[in-house]
Amino acid sequence: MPTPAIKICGISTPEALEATIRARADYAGFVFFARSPRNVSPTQAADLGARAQGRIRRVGLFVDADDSTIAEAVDAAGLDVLQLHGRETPERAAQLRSRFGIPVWKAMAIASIGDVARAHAYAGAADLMLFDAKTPTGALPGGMGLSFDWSLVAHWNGPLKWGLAGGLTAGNVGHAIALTGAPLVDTSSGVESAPGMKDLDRIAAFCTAVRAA
Ligand SMILES: O=C(O)c1ccccc1N[C@@H]1O[C@H](COP(=O)(O)O)[C@@H](O)[C@H]1O
Repeated sequence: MPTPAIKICGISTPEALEATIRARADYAGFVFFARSPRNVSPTQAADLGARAQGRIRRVGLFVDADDSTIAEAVDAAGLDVLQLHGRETPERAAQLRSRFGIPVWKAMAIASIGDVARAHAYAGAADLMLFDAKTPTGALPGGMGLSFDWSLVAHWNGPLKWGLAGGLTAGNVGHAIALTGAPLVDTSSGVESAPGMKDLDRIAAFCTAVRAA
């Protein structure tokens, strides 16, 4: 099985970005969501985006954002991918892909097999489905370090590319990959010492664990 692609999300400092590039991750994620402890301003995004250009692909994470918020972030950070982590419909995903001309990843909150089935509606509208844990009502819709029952998406054979997120750490990602065959893994809390505080050693350890899986 090929090594899964790696995304480290919630990058908000140059130090964390450099550690992510050094660890040979494939994607660096920047969060554009005011309620998140990892939220970056357009100014921060511009700085991080310029440092990342040509070295790692830049993913912008949005939660039910309007077009002007996304346009400002795309321009500031030079985003390569849009990650939609709210209640965006297939129509909204397709509209954003057409407007911005870059791949769109849709996160799907999973608690049951019925949630996994909802992913099929995004075929042709999104480029990748990111399965993440469903979080409690009122909590952030992701970035909580919560896992779900990985057997629900094991060797998913759906109509679009996919990735696995939710509570992944250096300690559990090998098992997650072995069980699911995920072609992409994504982590945020699992490489932090506290919410929003990236731990450079944990970033390196996570990437090493993925390659050892
Ligand atoms: O990271 C955040 O603050 C965040 C806020 C709102 C939606 C999603 C968010 N993070 C994404 O959630 C998944 C899982 O994160 P974790 O590893 O469990 O912390 C991942 O894609 C994050 O980028």
